[in-house]
Amino acid sequence: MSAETPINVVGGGAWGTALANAAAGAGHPVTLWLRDAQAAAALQAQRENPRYLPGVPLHPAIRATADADALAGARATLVVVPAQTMRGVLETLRGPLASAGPVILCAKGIERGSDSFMSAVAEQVLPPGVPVAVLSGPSFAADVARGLPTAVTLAAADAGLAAGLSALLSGPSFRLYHTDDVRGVEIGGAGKNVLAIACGIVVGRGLGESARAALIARAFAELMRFARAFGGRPETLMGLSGLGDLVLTASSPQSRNFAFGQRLGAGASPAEAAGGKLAEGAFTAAALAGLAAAKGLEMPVAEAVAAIVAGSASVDDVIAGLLARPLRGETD
Ligand SMILES: NC(=O)C1=CN([C@@H]2O[C@H](COP(=O)(O)OP(=O)(O)OC[C@H]3O[C@@H](n4cnc5c(N)ncnc54)[C@H](O)[C@@H]3O)[C@@H](O)[C@H]2O)C=CC1
Ligand SMILES: O=C(CO)COP(=O)(O)O
Repeated sequence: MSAETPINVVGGGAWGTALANAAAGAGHPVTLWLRDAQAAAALQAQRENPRYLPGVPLHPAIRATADADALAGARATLVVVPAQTMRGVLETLRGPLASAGPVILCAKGIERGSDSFMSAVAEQVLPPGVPVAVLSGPSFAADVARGLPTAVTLAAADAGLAAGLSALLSGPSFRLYHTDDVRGVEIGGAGKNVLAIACGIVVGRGLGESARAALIARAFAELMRFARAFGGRPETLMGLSGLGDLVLTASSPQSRNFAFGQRLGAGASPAEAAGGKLAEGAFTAAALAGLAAAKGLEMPVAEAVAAIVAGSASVDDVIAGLLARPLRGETD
């Protein structure tokens, strides 16, 4: 396969555009696929994505298109759409993705209804034999798109594939570490969004920085319990895609999940708090809490977020409930 063989990016939102810039910066021609032909033509002509990444020039090596056939024959395909749309997008593109290299899933979430992780969705939908990988870690699209230093994790069941894809996509300031712990990486990415909403609520309610730090630590303990029960390795959760991303997302109003929580904490309803922006944790909260409950795992923070988002509990009731929980050993 020649250096001229493109990398595909499916999805022209903030993260898709940023990853297209990163892949182009790593020296590859990039085909950036959008579902909407007008949006693809505008991006191709304007060389900027003003809705999702204003002020960031599109790398000259990126070609934006809505032609699904243009995806065939690529070296690898990054799929960068919201988790709840992943199944539909993969179904639509199933034909060209049969010959578009390994499929790298970049969404952070669990599918509602089926309670499936993204790799399980992909394995159900993609043609047999298409390798699946997952990319996740602490990385704001705006930082990556501007070429600021960022490190993320790429996971594939085949360790050689994970190492190869990491080398392929790493660039001067975008570093990919690799692992074969796909489930561990998926749990970190999906779970941190839910827990970051909780941290936003605490800050939005004016409970202070000490409360936020306590919540990050207790939320991380929940995530570790979940990972142990669902086949993720603790050391993966301690890394970039777990603790690294939880700390980033729970500390910055730049995070849509944190900002969503902050608005909930300040008194907005879930619909008002979303404000038209994607907060993946709002969709994943119920699935995360439901999966945990089915195994008898305690995840009080995730349950609290699920209840607030569903409108079945108020912020104040949830906070009172969390503070009234029985004291226990810290590592029990
Ligand atoms: N923005 C960020 O900094 C990061 C985002 N992510 C993850 O990447 C995923 C995507 O997030 P963003 O790009 O930020 O969201 P976004 O809201 O900026 O963009 C979503 C894009 O997906 C497209 N889309 C929605 N439904 C679609 C469908 N059915 N078919 C085709 N395209 C569809 C939208 O048109 C839009 O272009 C999420 O799971 C998010 O958690 C991960 C790391 C960083
Ligand atoms: O995943 C992200 C950073 O790693 C982006 O976070 P938000 O989706 O909360 O903006």
